[in-house]
Amino acid sequence: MNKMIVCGLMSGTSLDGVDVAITQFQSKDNNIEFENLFFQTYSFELDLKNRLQELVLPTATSPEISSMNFLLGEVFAEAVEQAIIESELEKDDIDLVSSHGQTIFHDVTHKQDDPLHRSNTLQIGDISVIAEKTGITTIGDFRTRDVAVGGQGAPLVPFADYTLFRSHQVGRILVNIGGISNLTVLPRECKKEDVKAYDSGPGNMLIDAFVYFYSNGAQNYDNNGELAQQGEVNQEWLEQLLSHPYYQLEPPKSTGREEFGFNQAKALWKEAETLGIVEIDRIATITALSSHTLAQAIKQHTIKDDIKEIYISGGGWHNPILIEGVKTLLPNNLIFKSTNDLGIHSDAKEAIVFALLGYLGFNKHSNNLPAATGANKSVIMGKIAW
Ligand SMILES: Nc1ncnc2c1ncn2[C@@H]1O[C@H](COP(=O)(O)OP(=O)(O)OP(=O)(O)O)[C@@H](O)[C@H]1O
Ligand SMILES: CC(=O)N[C@H]1[C@@H]2OC[C@@H](O2)[C@@H](O)[C@@H]1O[C@H](C)C(=O)O
Repeated sequence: MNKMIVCGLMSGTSLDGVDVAITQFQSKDNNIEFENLFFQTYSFELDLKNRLQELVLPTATSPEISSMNFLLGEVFAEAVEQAIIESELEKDDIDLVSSHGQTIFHDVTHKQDDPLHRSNTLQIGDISVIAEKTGITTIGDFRTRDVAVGGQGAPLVPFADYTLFRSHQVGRILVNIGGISNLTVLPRECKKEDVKAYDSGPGNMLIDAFVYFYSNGAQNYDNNGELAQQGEVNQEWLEQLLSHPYYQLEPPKSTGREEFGFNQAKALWKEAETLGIVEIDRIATITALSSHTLAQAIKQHTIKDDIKEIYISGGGWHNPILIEGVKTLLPNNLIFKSTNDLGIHSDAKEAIVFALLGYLGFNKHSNNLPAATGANKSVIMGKIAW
């Protein structure tokens, strides 16, 4: 594969904006080398964010979603243009834009009682619009191809984790704490089929919503865990929360806004009120839920897969209460760091990953990981707008 500079775009479940990474890839002796040249997050305007919050609810209408598909294409194109200016690169330097898109709906369950239902996933932010506005060939809409071969269409990051970070010396787990937390287990000297990867449960999504309720809409997240720190964890309610059936499911499994989104947060906030739990303790407890479910998932693998190193990425790395909560629940001989120590900035990781998936897809290399998604074969994910 030729050397390419790819502009990766990631807009995750937090609906906070779009991450842009400009990364150079080169493949040498079956290894892929990368150098990240630029990274920036471009926040969505509040009006847009609010509209997106409505569009991820089942009440959204097709005219609204269809229109947003085009508007988001424009927003993503502007982010690319801005990133090129700020990076001091030239447009001609960028060989490809690779966009994840905004997930609006994801339902990979089989509904036996409805013969007209299909597993489905929808990411919007039209790639034709991005290609047209930027003048750069654009690849996107990765998840659908994996779903088309019986996969869950998620998580896709484990393929990149396997490609870039598997080690001959040690077993590693890579964790991303975004809206949802997910982990990739890479046993020492693992082969593709040995990788295990799945969503452990809520990352920041429930915390963000609780902070929103607590502050009457003034705050969207718990900056540096300051609110959680002031509260006390209600152990009884935590135990109750931990009995949610999702945590007992065997992997591969994936989840999202449908199970741990704003509506669930609202119901939980009310439940805590009924139980007489003061507001600040609710934030501490919901933060502990994210820590416990992630630690529980990691602990399933430390001995079985001989794991020695844990690397964290995603916005959750900035919440020390959440992070310390995980750390204290794990054996203390584990190395526990951010992905910065692997040469990939913890905030930039997913955008770099989607740049990589685009690089591979564009060059006709398979880029899904059946062991992670449950797909029945390897495929080349991504559609291209020239
Ligand atoms: N300084 C901070 N203190 C506490 N939390 C933070 C801080 N910065 C970011 N976060 C958390 O990180 C979240 C954003 O994380 P990230 O951008 O990794 O998520 P995402 O990519 O949208 O989600 P996903 O990976 O699930 O699709 C914010 O909503 C917030 O909860
Ligand atoms: C359908 C969808 O957008 N899933 C996301 C979501 O956000 C986190 C988690 O749930 C993960 O499964 C996935 O994203 C990451 C980037 C992935 O595919 O690896």
